[in-house]
Amino acid sequence: MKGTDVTGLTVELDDLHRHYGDVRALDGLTLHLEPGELVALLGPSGCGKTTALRILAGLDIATSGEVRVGGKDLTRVPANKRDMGMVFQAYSLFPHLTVVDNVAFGLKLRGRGGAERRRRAHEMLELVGLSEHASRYPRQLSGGQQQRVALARALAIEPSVLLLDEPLSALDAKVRVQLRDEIRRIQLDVGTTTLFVTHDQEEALAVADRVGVMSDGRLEQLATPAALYSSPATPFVGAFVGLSNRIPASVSAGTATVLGQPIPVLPGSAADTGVALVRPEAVSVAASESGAATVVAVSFRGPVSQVTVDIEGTLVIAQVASGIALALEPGQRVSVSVDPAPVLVVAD
Ligand SMILES: Nc1ncnc2c1ncn2[C@@H]1O[C@H](COP(=O)(O)OP(=O)(O)OP(=O)(O)O)[C@@H](O)[C@H]1O
Repeated sequence: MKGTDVTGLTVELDDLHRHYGDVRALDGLTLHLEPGELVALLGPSGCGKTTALRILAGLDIATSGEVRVGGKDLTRVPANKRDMGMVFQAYSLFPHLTVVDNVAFGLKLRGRGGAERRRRAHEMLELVGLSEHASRYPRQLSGGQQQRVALARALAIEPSVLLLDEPLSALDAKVRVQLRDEIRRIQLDVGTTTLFVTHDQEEALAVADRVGVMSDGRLEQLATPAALYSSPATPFVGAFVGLSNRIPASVSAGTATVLGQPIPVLPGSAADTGVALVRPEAVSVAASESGAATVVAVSFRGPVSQVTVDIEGTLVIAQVASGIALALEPGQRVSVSVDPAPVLVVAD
């Protein structure tokens, strides 16, 4: 079922600053979302993600900078005139209203008639798979179901933008993954431009068209999950997204020498020596009497396992097929090689 006929609008945050006394919560944040796009804003605690979302929502006002949606300047437009749907971490449903009345609430505020409200609310409940729970109260639902109601309520008003602030944080791991995938399915279905704030990288990479990584109130990189992972633009992104080994490297003419192997470097790399950020899955190990490395530990992780090796004092983690990993033992000599995919080399 198609939830609405909304065609997504562009969202533009331009050079946003937000100062709280000496704290620069936002320090020149520029972020543009394409129509219908889901962008996840990812970053460590305190980097300014929530501040950015609140300013887009109109719940906070930027010290300077501009907010535009569909090309229209909303910088000074109050929150209740911005037409945005929001879902927060805490289930913010009205406890004394049934599920269907919760979903219809925003439509009532907008003066829609009873029949239209009911039709639309039931449509939204169908979209999130909760039709059969329409007459329950929030306390009679699980946490995951309550967040689905919150999502249905946010979408019922056909918002121009959907804002999700850590909507899955309060849920247990399994429900998180289910609801994450469901949010994405529904977002693709309704086509609403969406900003999804999270501190969970796996969540951001799994759900978004593009991920914006923030640090200290600024955007470090905005890229597709695959590009972010394979081509981090800054040392911060390289270290923050995914697990990376730090292997000493020397750089010359765009090529790094890592464990004796030539590997192309990504733009933004250090010019001479530093450490290469190498993904565990780019490292291979093979049993070899004459190998330069020693196995330190083997850790079973399902179909692929982790092997930690010591190469002349540097500990390196390799992610390898469990069939290979489980044949290795601590103390065993191994040879190590690195996949020649480009790496970022950062200052040590
Ligand atoms: N109302 C406020 N008054 C003073 N400082 C604030 C206020 N709101 C946010 N800050 C500060 O601004 C910075 C950014 O906060 P923000 O909540 O946007 O970060 P965040 O990335 O969402 O973090 P988290 O993941 O922990 O929620 C932090 O240093 C925070 O302490």
